Amino acid sequence: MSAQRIEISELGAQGDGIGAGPHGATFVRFSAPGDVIQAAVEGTRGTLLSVLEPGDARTLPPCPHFGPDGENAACGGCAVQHIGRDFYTAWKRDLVISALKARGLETEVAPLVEAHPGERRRVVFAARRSHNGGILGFHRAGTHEIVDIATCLIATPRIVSALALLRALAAQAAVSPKAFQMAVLDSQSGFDIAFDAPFKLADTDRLRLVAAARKAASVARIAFNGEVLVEKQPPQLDFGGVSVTPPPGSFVQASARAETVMADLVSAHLKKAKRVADLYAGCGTFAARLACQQIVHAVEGFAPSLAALDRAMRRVQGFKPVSTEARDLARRPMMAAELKAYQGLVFDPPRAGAERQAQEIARSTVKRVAAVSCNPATLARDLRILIDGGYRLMSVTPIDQFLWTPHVEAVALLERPKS
Ligand SMILES: C[S@@+](CC[C@H](N)C(=O)[O-])C[C@H]1O[C@@H](n2cnc3c(N)ncnc32)[C@H](O)[C@@H]1O
Repeated sequence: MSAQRIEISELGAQGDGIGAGPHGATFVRFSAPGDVIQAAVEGTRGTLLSVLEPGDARTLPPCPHFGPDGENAACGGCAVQHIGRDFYTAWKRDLVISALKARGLETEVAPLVEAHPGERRRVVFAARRSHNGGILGFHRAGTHEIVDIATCLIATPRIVSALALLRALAAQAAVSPKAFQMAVLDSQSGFDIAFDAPFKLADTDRLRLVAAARKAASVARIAFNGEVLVEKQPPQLDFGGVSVTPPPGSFVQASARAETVMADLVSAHLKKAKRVADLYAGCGTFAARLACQQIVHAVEGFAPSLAALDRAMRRVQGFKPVSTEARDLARRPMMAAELKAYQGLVFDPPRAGAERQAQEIARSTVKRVAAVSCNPATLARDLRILIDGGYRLMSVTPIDQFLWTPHVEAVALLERPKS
């Protein structure tokens, strides 16, 4: 390892600054474009030693846990708090533009819908036992070490003010030295906490955790490895007037505001369709809202999420029917012939995208399609398939749901021109 002076020229896709080092392009975490830095270099990776001259893109990170000098060492929850707002928003939007370009899609991309501190309602913490209780926080970047946090600027204020309680609950569950995950959803009726651990709870540990949860007024439900231990009241999320109780630990959009932006774009685009298919529907983020005006068929691989949607739709009045179908769309995509029944379609797959499903949509007669994605690379691949199948790309909107991370969502709207 050798100490090198490096001029940082750009910000990479994972949020590392990139500059020319002795072995070519060198990636240095916590460096910013325009910085001149001193870094300990090993191969193509550098560790920031000092910033000799700060670049224009650099700003003061607002969180005390961020960066190589952060309290309790560098928290890995955020990657780019040291990048100023203008540069940051341009970089995030550019992640989408570059992915589209790589597939030959030179389309106009809307300005980034920005995220704000305090918006993340679902946070997955890392936790483990410590000599005096529990440690709760995020992994230090690139390590298994968990940084114990006293605050968090991305989480909702309710989650932040409950950090001591959450740490105490984590300590009750930490019956093995092994690290585990604790997903916390700040639902409208209280915290929905799902432990995902590589160990089991003995009966006595379970009773202790249940007793601690019962005492905590802000806790709605606790589940351990999928088993519900306590449900004082059902956790609830509002999807456009439909109150849904998601299954423990299931997928929900991490920020309510980002979810509303995405759902509004989808609903406006599909509003003229009489029947809509919602593929990769989860608990019905889009389906429930669309059912205000349209007949919806929601298809999803995780059956408990669909059961949650079914239960929620049975409780409301004045909505159009929502049918549900549990189906593995990667193995058994909805075929073009099946899609004949629908004039509108939204698909929102996991990071791997929906290649086979996109091939079927490309052969279908569906008039309007909304593609929602958390991975610009697979979105671009799937859009290419749809465009080659005759669809016209009308707009792409990047949405920042994960502030200060390299993750970006996008909603692409397509139309099949009249032939
Ligand atoms: C990005 S989430 C979107 C969920 C929902 N649209 C929302 O906004 O909350 C992707 C969803 O796809 C589901 N999923 C993952 N793989 C699948 C597959 N092979 N077939 C069907 N659904 C799948 C997951 O369970 C998850 O609910």
